[in-house]
Amino acid sequence: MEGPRIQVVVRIRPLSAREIRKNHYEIIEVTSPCDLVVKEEKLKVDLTKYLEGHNFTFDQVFNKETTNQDIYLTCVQPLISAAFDRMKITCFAYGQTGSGKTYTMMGEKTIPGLYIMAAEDVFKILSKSHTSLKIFVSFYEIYCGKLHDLLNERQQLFAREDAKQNVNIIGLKEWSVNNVDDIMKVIDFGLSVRMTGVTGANDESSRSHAVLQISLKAANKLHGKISFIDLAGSERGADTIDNTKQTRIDGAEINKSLLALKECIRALDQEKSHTPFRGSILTQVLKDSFVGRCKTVMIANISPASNNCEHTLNTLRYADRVKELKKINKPQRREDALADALMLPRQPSNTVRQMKPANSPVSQANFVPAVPLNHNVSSKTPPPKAVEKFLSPNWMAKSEKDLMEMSEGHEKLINLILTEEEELIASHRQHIDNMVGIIKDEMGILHEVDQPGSDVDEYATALRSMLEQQILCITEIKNKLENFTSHLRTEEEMSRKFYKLQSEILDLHDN
Ligand SMILES: Nc1ncnc2c1ncn2[C@@H]1O[C@H](COP(=O)(O)OP(=O)(O)OP(=O)(O)O)[C@@H](O)[C@H]1O
Repeated sequence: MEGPRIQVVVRIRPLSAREIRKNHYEIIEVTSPCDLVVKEEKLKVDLTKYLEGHNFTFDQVFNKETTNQDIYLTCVQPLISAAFDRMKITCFAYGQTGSGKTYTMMGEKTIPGLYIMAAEDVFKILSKSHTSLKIFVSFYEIYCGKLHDLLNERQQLFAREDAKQNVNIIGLKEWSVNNVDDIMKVIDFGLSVRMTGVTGANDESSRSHAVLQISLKAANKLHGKISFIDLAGSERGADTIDNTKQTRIDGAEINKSLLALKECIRALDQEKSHTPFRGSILTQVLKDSFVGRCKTVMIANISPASNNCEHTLNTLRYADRVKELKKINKPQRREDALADALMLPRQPSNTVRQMKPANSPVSQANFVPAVPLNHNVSSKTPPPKAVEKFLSPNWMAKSEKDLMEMSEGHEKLINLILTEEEELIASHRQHIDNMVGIIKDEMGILHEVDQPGSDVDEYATALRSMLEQQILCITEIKNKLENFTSHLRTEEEMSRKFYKLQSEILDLHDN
C-alpha cells in the first residue's frame, strides 16, 4: 500500500484577540517542518522563573500562518483518490476546546474547511472517471455515549454488529447528493441541528464527537468511504473531577472514547490482527476505519497561548502516543507506564521535573482515570469487588500500583453505571407500557361493575390482582432505581477518595 497508513500532524492556531488582550503570549516554536518545542514557564524552589522546553516530532507541523487549504492539500487531498480505490479514509481533528478543530474541519464564512474541499474533489473525480458511483452523506453526533442522527431530528440511533461482524448504525439517514451544493446544504443542515439541538449550548457541543461520512457506492454497495470526525474537546475527559455526577460520567465517557481511539489507531499503525474497537461507541461505529484497507490522518489542534500550556502538552502527548510505538519497541519507563494508565502528563525524557508550586492545578487538571478497554459489564454485575476494598475507611494507598488498581476499579464502576443507566431508562419505558395495560384493564372492570347485575366478588378479586401487579411493577423499577443511585453514591465517594490519594502520591513524587 502506498504512503503511510497513519499520519499525525499538528496545527497551531494564531493567538486570539482575547488572548493578546489578556497578555497571554506564544509558547510554541516550530523548529522544522516536523518539529516543535513547547516552552513551559516553571518556578524554581526560590520562586524564580525559568523555561522548560518540551520537544516533539510529528509527520508535519503546521504553524499559525497555515491555511485550511494548505492542510487539505498536504494531508487530505492525497487520500481522496484512495477512497475511489475502495479505501476507507478517516480524518480526525483532536484538541482542547477552542484550539481550532471546527475551524479546520468546517471552516468559517469565507474560509472553506476540509469537508467542503474534500467534497469538491470527490465530485471532480466522480465526473472524470467514476461516473457510475453514487455519493451519500450521513452526519451524526456521539454525545454521552449515545448516537444522534443530525440529519433526522437528532433521533437516537443504535449500533449493531451483524453476523459478518460489520457494525451498522440502524436507521441512520443517508442523503443522496449530486453535487457540492447538495453536500453543503446537508452539512449546513446537520450543523444547524447540532447547534440548536438538546446539546446545542457551546459548552456541550464541545462534549460531543461529530461524524460526517461521505460514502461512495456502486449499485448500493459500499465502494469507499471518507469520514471526518470533529472530536469532543480533549480536556473534557478530565471533567471526571467536576463535582456534578453527570459531568463526571460524561467526562469518563469522552475519556474512554479518546483512549479507545488511540488504541485503535495504534493497532492500525502496528498492523495488529486485533483492533480493540469495542472499547467505545466512537471506535465501534468507526470500526471499518480501523480494519482492512484504510488510511487515517489525525490533526492535533493546539493553541499557542501560555495559559493553555498544560492542555497543549496533553494534546501533543496524546498525539505522540498515537504513533509513538511505530518508532521503536523501547521498554516503557515505569513512570510512563503509570502516566499512561492514569492519563497523566508524561515527563519527556529530555527534561527534569522540577518542584511543583504549591496548589498547582497540574496534578488535578490532567488526571483522567484509565479505562480498561474491552470488558463487558452486565447490569447484574455487582459493583466490582475492588471498589468495596478501596472504600473501606482503613484502606490507604501504599504504592502507585494501588492507585492504578483503584483507577481501574473506578472505571469498572463507571461502565457499570453507564450500562445501568441505559437499562433503567429502558425498564422505565417498559414500566409505563405495563402500567398503561393494567390501567386499561382496571377501566374495563370498572365499566363491568357499573353494569346492572354485575358480580362484585369477581370485581374485588380482579381489582386485587391488578393492584398486586402494579405493586410488583413499581417494586421492580424501584429496586433498579435504588441499585443505580447507590452505585452513583459509591462512585462519588470513590472519586473523592481517589483524587485525594492521587494528589498525595503526586506530591510525594514531586518532593
Ligand atoms: N487557524 C486559525 N486561524 C484563525 N482563527 C482560528 C484558527 N483556528 C481557530 N481559530 C479561531 O479560534 C476560535 C476557536 O476555534 P474552534 O471553534 O474551531 O475551536 P474548537 O477546537 O472547534 O472548539 P470546540 O471544541 O469548542 O468546538 C474560533 O473563533 C476560530 O475562528
